[in-house]
Amino acid sequence: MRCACFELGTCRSCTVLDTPYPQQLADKDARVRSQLAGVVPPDVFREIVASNPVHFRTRAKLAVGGTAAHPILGIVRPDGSATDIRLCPIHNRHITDALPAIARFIARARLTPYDLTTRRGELKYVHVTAAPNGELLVRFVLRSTEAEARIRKHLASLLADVPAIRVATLNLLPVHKAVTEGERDILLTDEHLLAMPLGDVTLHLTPASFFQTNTAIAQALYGRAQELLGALPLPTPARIYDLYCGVGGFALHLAGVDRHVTGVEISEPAIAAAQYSAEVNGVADRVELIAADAWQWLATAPRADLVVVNPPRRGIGTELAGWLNEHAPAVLYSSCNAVTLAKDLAHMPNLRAMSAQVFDMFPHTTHTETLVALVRR
Ligand SMILES: C[S@@+](CC[C@H](N)C(=O)[O-])C[C@H]1O[C@@H](n2cnc3c(N)ncnc32)[C@H](O)[C@@H]1O
Repeated sequence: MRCACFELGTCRSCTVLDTPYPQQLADKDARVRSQLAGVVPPDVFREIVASNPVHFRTRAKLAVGGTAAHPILGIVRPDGSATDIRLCPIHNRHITDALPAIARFIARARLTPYDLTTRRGELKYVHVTAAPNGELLVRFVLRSTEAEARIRKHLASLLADVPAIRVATLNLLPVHKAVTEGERDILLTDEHLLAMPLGDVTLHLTPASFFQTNTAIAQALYGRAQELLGALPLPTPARIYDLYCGVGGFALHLAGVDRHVTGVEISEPAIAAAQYSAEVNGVADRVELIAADAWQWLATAPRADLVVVNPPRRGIGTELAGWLNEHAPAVLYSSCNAVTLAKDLAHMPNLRAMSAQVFDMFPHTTHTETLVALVRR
């Protein structure tokens, strides 16, 4: 894949872009196998799942530089210099198509980009998330509500320019900090959820909820988890826990007539979105969703037949790994960090990996997603 910003050295986010994609896949697969050596036998690995190497990225988080009249959308460095990545070839095409209209809206509403050096200005980031059907969720991350009236005044023109926008928010980030969003979103549209149709299951995103950055690969991951159900020693009916469930990706794909799933997630809005999806998908009687810390909830929960864990990069930690080692008949562990995955699996000696597979959620980088299925020895 050719990228002008990479060739000019103005964007290096795709750290291994100069390695041909087939070689990237081979390198990734080999690295994960070596990171998991000792906890996952080499013969249980399946072939790595490749991504489309272009247009795969579901969510763009663009820093805003330049001026209100001529905004730069992309990368802003501490000295204030900026690179526009509007034509970034990894963004979903619906995102790329919407960015010129979003830039015009910034000019029309006079949203002055935040200046990192003088700490003046308002607009810090624009986040755009695309659903597979092209519908969009847009967040304007601003320092304060100073521009709210102007945003509301001109919003109709943005929605007319980009009718695919379903949800728009003003996210407040008052502090000068190296984060890309604040805690509060002020809703600008009637809709507050973006529907994400993934084959037979439709998930819903809130402005702040986590979602995998590569929707096609997320769908492949949930599909593989469904397939693995057939290979696991599950009773009928089966009780499944989906810990760190986010907006319910695994939970909704694994629920079935004889499979009751409890999803546990720390974010209340994500749980509310998952609950809504359970109702829309007609599985609310088979899915229970709980906003809680995964470990605190699990410590007092009854036994389950299968536990799915999909934690943040830090992994599940020794207590939860110890609980799974003692009590879980089967585990599906989906991890975006093979280092913490290896550590956690080392605390689960009573469980044996029967299948492992790397999913290329993050092409052109060294990041990986790995799904491991474990059963009792
Ligand atoms: C890698 S994401 C997985 C989301 C989901 N399984 C999916 O497929 O999209 C990790 C999730 O863990 C949640 N989380 C972080 N700490 C948590 C905790 N202590 N207990 C429960 N959930 C937590 C995050 O809010 C995030 O939604």
